[in-house]
Amino acid sequence: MTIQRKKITVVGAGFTGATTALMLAQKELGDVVLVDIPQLENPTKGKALDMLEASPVQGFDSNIIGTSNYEDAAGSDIVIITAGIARKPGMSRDDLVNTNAGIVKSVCENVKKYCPDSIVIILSNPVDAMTYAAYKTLGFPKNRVIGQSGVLDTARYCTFIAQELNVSVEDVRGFVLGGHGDDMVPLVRYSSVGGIPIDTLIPADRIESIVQRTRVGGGEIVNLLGNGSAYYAPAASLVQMTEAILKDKKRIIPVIAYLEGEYGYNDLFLGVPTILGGNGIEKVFELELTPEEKAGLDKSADSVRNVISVVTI
Ligand SMILES: NC(=O)C1=CN([C@@H]2O[C@H](COP(=O)(O)OP(=O)(O)OC[C@H]3O[C@@H](n4cnc5c(N)ncnc54)[C@H](O)[C@@H]3O)[C@@H](O)[C@H]2O)C=CC1
Ligand SMILES: O=C([O-])CC(=O)C(=O)O
Repeated sequence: MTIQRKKITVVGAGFTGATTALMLAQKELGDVVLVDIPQLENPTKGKALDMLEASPVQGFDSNIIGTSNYEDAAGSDIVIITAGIARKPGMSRDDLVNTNAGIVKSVCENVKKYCPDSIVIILSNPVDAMTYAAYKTLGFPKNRVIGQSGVLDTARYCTFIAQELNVSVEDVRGFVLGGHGDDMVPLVRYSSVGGIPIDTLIPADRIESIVQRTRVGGGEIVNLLGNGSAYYAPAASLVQMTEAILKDKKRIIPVIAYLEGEYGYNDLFLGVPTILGGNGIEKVFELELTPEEKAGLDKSADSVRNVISVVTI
């Protein structure tokens, strides 16, 4: 019997892609192929080699290569798509739609050709619509096309709750539903610290400000950075999703999933709680929502539909 290492391709070797590649290798989740455009082939090779040269110091045995040739990605188990432009202060994620739809579709043509059995995770923004574009281009089953937003949005929400209470982030639980935009829906009713509901620990006005800060959490980083968007927490989120799949952990994680009737939505990608395991999205949980929560989710779904409507498939 030959045991083979897993192969993970990261498309886009910019801030999020390069950070993800390094974190994946540090966790020895598999060998990593970092892909960018031909004009950036040498810098991409350089980043990969630089990361590899950290391996003796940090003691990891994952290989990392940089390339612009999709043949190097052939047979990947997981493909993570971070290719595209990032927003700058004053822009919304939706302003990226036209440029990034073209990029994501062209990347997916290659993924379909060279990695037909892969599970694909999309990060490029506006991510709900880009996941939809990827799904339509790839033609893969819905369990193998997954967008990243909920892990990151939930991580921000949990960070702010832990800061508010001055407790360990490890004991904070919660999640965020809906699209990856300013009308996402952090679910206070399903949030707890060490099993204690947060609305018994934090005054309502403070919870409301945590919810609002979460909704615009991406923009807060964009404004601070000045010339790009977040990448450490987004990369950590992609790594958690990849680990859940490659180790078949069956974690309950909010991700952007294709909905066919769940929550009353059809032919739409939206952030919902799922089981993430070896087959990708193995189940979508349909939670009971209050009328107010459902109205928030409907608003978020409408925003995603509006963005999808401008994408030509
Ligand atoms: N869904 C989420 O939670 C998050 C999404 N993002 C999104 O991720 C995307 C990437 O962000 P960054 O890495 O910060 O941007 P970046 O500009 O640092 O890197 C993007 C990379 O994509 C490459 N690229 C462009 N076209 C390509 C193609 N056709 N094939 C291969 N590579 C290509 C660029 O050359 C560049 O190296 C942005 O759209 C950003 O908005 C970022 C953070 C969180
Ligand atoms: O805000 C952005 O443009 C990048 C992103 O999606 C995030 O950090 O949540």
